[in-house]
Amino acid sequence: MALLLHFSCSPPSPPLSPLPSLRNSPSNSLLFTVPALRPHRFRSFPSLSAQTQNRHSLTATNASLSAVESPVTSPLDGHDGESPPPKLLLQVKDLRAVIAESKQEILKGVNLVVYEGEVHAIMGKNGSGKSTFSKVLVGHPDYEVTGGSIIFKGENLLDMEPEERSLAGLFMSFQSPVEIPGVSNIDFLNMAYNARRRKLGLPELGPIEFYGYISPKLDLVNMKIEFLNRNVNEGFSGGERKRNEILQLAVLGADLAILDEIDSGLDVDALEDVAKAVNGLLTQKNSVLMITHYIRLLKSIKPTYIHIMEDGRIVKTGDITIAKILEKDGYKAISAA
Ligand SMILES: Nc1ncnc2c1ncn2[C@@H]1O[C@H](COP(=O)(O)OP(=O)(O)OP(=O)(O)O)[C@@H](O)[C@H]1O
Repeated sequence: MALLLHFSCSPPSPPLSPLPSLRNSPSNSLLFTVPALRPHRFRSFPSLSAQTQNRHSLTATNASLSAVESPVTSPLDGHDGESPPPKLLLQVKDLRAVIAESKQEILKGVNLVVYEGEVHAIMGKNGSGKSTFSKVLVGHPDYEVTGGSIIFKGENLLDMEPEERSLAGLFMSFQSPVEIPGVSNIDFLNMAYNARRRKLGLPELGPIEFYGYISPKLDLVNMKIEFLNRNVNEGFSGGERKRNEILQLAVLGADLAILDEIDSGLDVDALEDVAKAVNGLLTQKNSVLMITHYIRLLKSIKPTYIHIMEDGRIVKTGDITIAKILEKDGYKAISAA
């Protein structure tokens, strides 16, 4: 479950320190999730080949683009018939969005279906609209939705404020995680976690209890304990910021984690740590939507589907083969395929 904190208008309650405005944040807001407070059921993903063998036929999802093909994902895809079939988590239909200020259209009819337990990767040339899509999902104020629909867990996401989307289970790790000068990581996470607990009518965790809760999660992302006392992302290296994002995800949990270029700026070891942490958080009940330019991440966090975004639309969907073609021959090969 998730929460959007508007620091400029929602000061934390004592004893947490007052929050100054965010640095590097276009909206003075930071989205993150609060845990669903239920035990995670760890799972391993079925092999990609097994999943792809079971795919339903490809169906055009945008009548105006004859080349556009996207699989109609089914809750029975790859299903063993014994456990209950996965539920539909996110359904995006013909989503259109403009930049709020200029009214320039960026998303021109995005279609996407995500079931519980799936990992979706979105790739695409710079400027194709990947980050915009993820920000529109979480209700970023820089964008206005001008058409289409987003259903998340059976509810109309577009009717929800960013905070509500967050509480409904969306987490977003931004491409450039923001700094929060003057606020320690542990206070920040404690506050976010408690906000969720308050919402659920649960007692808040005090600093000592919260420390006990968060400590094991540091191991998951291979972060030193000192990072808890440092101000959020202040002076963090690019890789440390990315690890910190995943720490937030580990602490707060999510039904759908949107990870925007979580691999950028990571060294080989850090990439493995982050991928391992994300894999460790995946269950049959939650899903990941990740944006990446590189196959190396997809080798570690194995996607159920890879989508290619072009000029504000998903124009192709497939398996890891797409990323391999891309790596070898670039986007021209994908467009022609
Ligand atoms: N707030 C904004 N103001 C002005 N232009 C914007 C804004 N948001 C997005 N754009 C423009 O919309 C287009 C899509 O941007 P977006 O960040 O979604 O692309 P992307 O596919 O994520 O690119 P990259 O791979 O480089 O991260 C770009 O041309 C970008 O300049």
